[in-house]
Amino acid sequence: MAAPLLQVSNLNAWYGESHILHGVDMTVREGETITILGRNGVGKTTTLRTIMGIIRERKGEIRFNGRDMAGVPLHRTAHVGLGFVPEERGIFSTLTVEENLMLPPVVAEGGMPVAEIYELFPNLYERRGSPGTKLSGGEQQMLAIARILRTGVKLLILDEPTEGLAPVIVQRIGEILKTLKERGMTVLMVEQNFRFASRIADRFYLMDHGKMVADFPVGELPERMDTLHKVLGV
Ligand SMILES: Nc1ncnc2c1ncn2[C@@H]1O[C@H](COP(=O)(O)OP(=O)(O)OP(=O)(O)O)[C@@H](O)[C@H]1O
Repeated sequence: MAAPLLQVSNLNAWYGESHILHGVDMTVREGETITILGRNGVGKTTTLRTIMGIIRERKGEIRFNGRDMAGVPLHRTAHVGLGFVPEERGIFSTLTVEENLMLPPVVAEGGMPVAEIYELFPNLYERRGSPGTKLSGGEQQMLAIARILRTGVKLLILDEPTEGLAPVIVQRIGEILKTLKERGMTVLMVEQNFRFASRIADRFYLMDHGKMVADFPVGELPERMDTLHKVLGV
């Protein structure tokens, strides 16, 4: 089995007085694609934001690539190898596609060269001179993923990558994530689109009330459906 790239142990997190994460345990191994499932408000986004160091009120341990993240300030998380695509995507509307693409600094060798990125995302190549405001939701999501690939990070963290996108775009994003997986990228994502997630994830974490309540490989999905219906209410 591949070595753990990310190991989260007994993670607790707070927004002011609100205690949101209640002891999250999770392991992501090199090369895996992991999906966190759970109802609205159970703490999925908070888990990602705490791993990224955006939420500082936390207890417990986050180890990435063997390193304790406790002492790593927010502005260094990318340099350590963590890349985050937030739900709101963060595309700068006044910059062009290419300027957005080139914005994050390269933090490690092994990032995807721009020519390869444009091969993988031909629509971004076509629109490289367009301002961010002119992009569709799907193009913004692709650009948000693309610019992280350039930086050479080892773990790609995605918050609801398919939210609000048309089925054909969702399918395209699925193909891109599969290609990245074949190239050895490790992916951790939160995703409400269960059908999409079940096509690309190797393993799932099921979250409820601020902690992980189940963890299973994609092959066990059929026998886990009862639990999923109960916890997800679908
Ligand atoms: N900035 C904030 N300040 C205070 N409470 C917050 C903040 N952001 C989220 N919360 C609360 O934290 C809890 C967990 O939210 P979180 O966004 O992590 O859930 P989620 O599982 O990702 O659900 P969703 O899919 O709705 O985003 C919710 O009760 C939410 O209201």
